[in-house]
Amino acid sequence: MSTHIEAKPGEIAETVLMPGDPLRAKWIAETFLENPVCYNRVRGMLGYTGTYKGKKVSVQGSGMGMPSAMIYFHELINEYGVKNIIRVGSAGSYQEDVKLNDVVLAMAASTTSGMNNSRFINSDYSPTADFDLFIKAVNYAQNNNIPIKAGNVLSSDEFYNDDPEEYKLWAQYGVLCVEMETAGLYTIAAKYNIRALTILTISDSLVTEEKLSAHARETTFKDMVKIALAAASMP
Ligand SMILES: O=P(O)(O)O[C@H]1O[C@H](CO)[C@@H](O)[C@H]1O
Ligand SMILES: O=c1cc[nH]c(=O)[nH]1
Repeated sequence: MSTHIEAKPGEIAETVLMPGDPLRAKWIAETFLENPVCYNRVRGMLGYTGTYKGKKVSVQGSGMGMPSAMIYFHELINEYGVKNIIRVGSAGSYQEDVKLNDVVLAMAASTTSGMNNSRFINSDYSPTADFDLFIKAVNYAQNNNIPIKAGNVLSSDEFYNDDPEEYKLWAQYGVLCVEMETAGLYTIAAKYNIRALTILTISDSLVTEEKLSAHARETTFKDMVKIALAAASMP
């Protein structure tokens, strides 16, 4: 048992899918895993372990934003021996051709967070995806005709921004979409030498101002989950 997770040793798999939303974790476990068992209810941040095609896999909510998610990443890695984390999140599109429900693989994560400023003084660290997980995800998507986009994403500290035009600068430099955890995930994964990948589904568009319902964010991102489970279970 760690401070924020009540699982016993051995109850969490080496590979964990991580949505921010704990109810998306419940939906993923109950929809895609065989024999899912809930191992965490502390703070309502649900976590489950089951099997997928015979392989033990866990799904754990991380909460919203880096301060919350980093707690779960840290405890999973350091107290439960987790080796692969695949974030399965929602995101807001910054580009006209990145549309609602599109799947985006985060090759790298820019950030507005000061998280790394105290680690890399006067320098900028570039948090990047694990190449092996990334290739597995791309191969599965291509072999199963699931359209994907891949590139730089922004991990922001704010969901609501004072300036609705601010995204245009990031967009001009090719950033595909915004979410709130990946820069932290890729950084801590590098620090502890584990593998990490973020797969996102577009739930909002900063360009068109369209958005999906809360219910859709919880229970409809099937392509993203299939890609994540394929990457998780490939040898
Ligand atoms: O859908 P999740 O995984 O929570 O991800 C995105 O959604 C939340 C904001 O609504 C933030 O956590 C952001 O990163
Ligand atoms: O616009 C969005 C949508 C999801 N997550 C974000 O951080 N921003």
